[in-house]
Amino acid sequence: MQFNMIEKIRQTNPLIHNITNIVVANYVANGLLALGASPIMADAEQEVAELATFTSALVLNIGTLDAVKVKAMLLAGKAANQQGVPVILDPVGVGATSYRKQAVAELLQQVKFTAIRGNAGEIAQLAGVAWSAKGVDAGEGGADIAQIAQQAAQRYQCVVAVSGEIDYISDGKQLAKIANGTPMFPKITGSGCLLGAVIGAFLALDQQNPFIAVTQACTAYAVAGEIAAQHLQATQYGQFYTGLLDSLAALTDQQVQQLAKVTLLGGDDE
Ligand SMILES: Nc1ncnc2c1ncn2[C@@H]1O[C@H](COP(=O)(O)OP(=O)(O)O)[C@@H](O)[C@H]1O
Ligand SMILES: Cc1ncsc1CCOP(=O)(O)O
Ligand SMILES: [Mg+2]
Repeated sequence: MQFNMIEKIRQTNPLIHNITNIVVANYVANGLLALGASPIMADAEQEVAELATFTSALVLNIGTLDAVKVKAMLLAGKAANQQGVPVILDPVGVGATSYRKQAVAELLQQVKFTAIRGNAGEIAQLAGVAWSAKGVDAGEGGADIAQIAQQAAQRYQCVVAVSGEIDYISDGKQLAKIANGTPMFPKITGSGCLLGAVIGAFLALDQQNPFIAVTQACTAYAVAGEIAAQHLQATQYGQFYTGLLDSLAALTDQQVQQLAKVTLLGGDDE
């Protein structure tokens, strides 16, 4: 795979609209800036549809959802669909409560998503596979994560990224396995949410081949984390939190090309 999208993101500086949670909003905005994209965080139902007329991607993250936010997400998502703006869903902690399940079901029914990004617990819930998630964290499960990604992609007709020690990306047919990353990632809050926004920035650049765009986004992000953790001790979570931003800002396509551990399976040529 040829990695060439980071330079393009820096050249075009796509504007990414995020309706996200109160825990991570600032970190996600800083992460998008570091990557070379431009964030706007906006939740008001009075403005979210208008934003779709000039933004390049929309990221809906249900981490701290409420009725007002879900209404804004539905308005924003439908407007983005009308304008041809790619929409990404981050179903944070979807298995934790019936309210989250119901809200995500409504979003999936009314909005066409280009990609869904979640950890194994979240995507297993969407795929209807048994898994023991722990709040917003992945938790434990015995099911085959590649299969979960594939099933969810087929069910929702979009690209699905399951993040974790290994990331699995599927469009229902093709499958990518990414073995990059660092165990520091789950030690800071917001690293999954920022990945959802980074996927938004990559999809803003390439809607023609969303499977490739999402695979490149997940690889670049995991490599950035790997570089950030290189000289850290295992407990330096705070350094990793800021170091990940520095690493995203300095990341090059050449670095990703050199360090990528991606396996592609399936598709037409197999
Ligand atoms: N044990 C791990 N080893 C290496 N990378 C990991 C590990 N766990 C998560 N990651 C990476 O962390 C990033 C965020 O994913 P994740 O922690 O799964 O999200 P979430 O915060 O939603 O649970 C991804 O790039 C993923 O590849
Ligand atoms: C802790 C927490 N609680 C509700 S949203 C949230 C942030 C989750 O962030 P991430 O999934 O990126 O770790
Ligand atoms: Mg996390």
